[in-house]
Amino acid sequence: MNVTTYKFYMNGEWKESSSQQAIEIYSPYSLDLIGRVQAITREEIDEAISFAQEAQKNWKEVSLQDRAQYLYKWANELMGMQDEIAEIVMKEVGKSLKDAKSEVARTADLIRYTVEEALHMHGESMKGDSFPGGSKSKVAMIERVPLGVVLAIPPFNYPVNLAAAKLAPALISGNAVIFKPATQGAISGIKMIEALHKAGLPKGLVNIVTGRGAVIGDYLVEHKGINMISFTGGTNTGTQLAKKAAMIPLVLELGGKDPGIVCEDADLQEAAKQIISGAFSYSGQRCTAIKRVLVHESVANKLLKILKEEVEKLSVGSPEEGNTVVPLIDTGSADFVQGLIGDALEKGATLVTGNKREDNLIHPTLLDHVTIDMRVAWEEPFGPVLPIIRVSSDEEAIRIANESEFGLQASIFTKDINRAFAIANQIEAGSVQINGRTERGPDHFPFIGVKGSGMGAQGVRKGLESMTREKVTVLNLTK
Ligand SMILES: NC(=O)c1ccc[n+]([C@@H]2O[C@H](COP(=O)([O-])OP(=O)(O)OC[C@H]3O[C@@H](n4cnc5c(N)ncnc54)[C@H](O)[C@@H]3O)[C@@H](O)[C@H]2O)c1
Repeated sequence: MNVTTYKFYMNGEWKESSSQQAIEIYSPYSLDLIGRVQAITREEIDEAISFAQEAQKNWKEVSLQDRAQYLYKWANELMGMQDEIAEIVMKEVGKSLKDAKSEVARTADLIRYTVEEALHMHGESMKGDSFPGGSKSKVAMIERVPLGVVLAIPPFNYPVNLAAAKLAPALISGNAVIFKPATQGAISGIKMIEALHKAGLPKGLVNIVTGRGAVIGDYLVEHKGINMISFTGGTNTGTQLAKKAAMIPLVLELGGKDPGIVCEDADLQEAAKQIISGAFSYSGQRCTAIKRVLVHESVANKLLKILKEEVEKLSVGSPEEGNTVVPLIDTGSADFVQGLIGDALEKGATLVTGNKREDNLIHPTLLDHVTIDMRVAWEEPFGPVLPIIRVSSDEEAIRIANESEFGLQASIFTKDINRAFAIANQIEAGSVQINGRTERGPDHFPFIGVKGSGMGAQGVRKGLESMTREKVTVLNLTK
């Protein structure tokens, strides 16, 4: 089979690295070599950042309407390449073709919405006399200005959408971008930049730097030419990054251990449906997957029965056949999930269904009677295993929910809206879903991780705000 070695993109051109080295990318499910990407050098990173700095000087002067046109073209080009990109996403990160296609469409929608939001954002003005001793003759004009060069680091699981969620707000608000895709996801990222190249974006504004995060990551993060970092990925990587970054704004969207809290008055059928799709779609490789269920013991058996039936209906196998539960991204991840299951079973959890493995494919696994001494009660599996923890009160559910190092989202299932709010008010998480699964979308809602789940916010408007700063110009009138 002919395997392509993809070039990296710098100053509007596709280039081979002077390192003469490439990183091999293997499909997580067929285990075939599907392509190679350049392992670029530190000198090339320096060059890419200088090109970005140079290009940004002109770009920030371009009118918002003109910037918008490039981004609209990008969204159109992406849709023109939808099938081609989706095919790569499927092969590279093992997502079903249907989900990969909808990721591309969702990305085009996100780019357009981001542009429209930016077009309708306005600054403000203030008069001095509202502060004691101030005067009407002082008028402050407050506008948002770009930060400079944004370093965009997305994770593997939504290689197109989570990259564009950084690139689009950065570009429309006048920044340049250094885009470091996840290694597994780099070809998808390159394809996405091909669409941007076709849209005619001025050269130098977006440069894609490929290489192992562990090798070039620190160099990028500590680079003096970077003015802001938008990172989505694991809590360990994000925490290390935050320690290394210089005094620049950071947005970190990290891991989660989202609980699904099921009260005894919940519609169990509906709750089970939401929990199953929340926990197992794309094999649980979603930051907002439901990663533990905290169920009132009086309805636990009933819920378990429905969950078991639903889990056993899930389709399992290759993403090429459109299955829901697919092989995990790599062997290390599958070993990790297997380790969490093994630890729970050793400590007395009950296996309801699952715990079968073929290479990177782990069958959907439901564990009952999970207790707080088990690793799976606290650690993020990023795989298809769902622990059920039985609780005796709302207070106990809240306590276990909050004892987690994470605080991304939580779901509460109950028919009593007052009770839902009483629980939601005490949950330490960025968002709480009442009677629905935990999820990132719709993309214009603010998306926030607290505690180990992150810092700062995404979501269309929040993304734009995070990539700009306020600048105040004060007019001192003489009359
Ligand atoms: N909260 C969110 O919005 C969100 C969304 C999706 C995924 N995630 C989280 O992402 C994780 C899974 O993704 P992953 O396995 O790609 O995460 P990861 O932390 O392994 O990698 C994320 C990115 O960081 C890069 N990287 C690695 N080392 C680096 C370093 N030293 N410096 C700079 N960059 C470095 C990687 O190449 C990749 O691009 C899960 O924990 C998941 O919860 C969070």
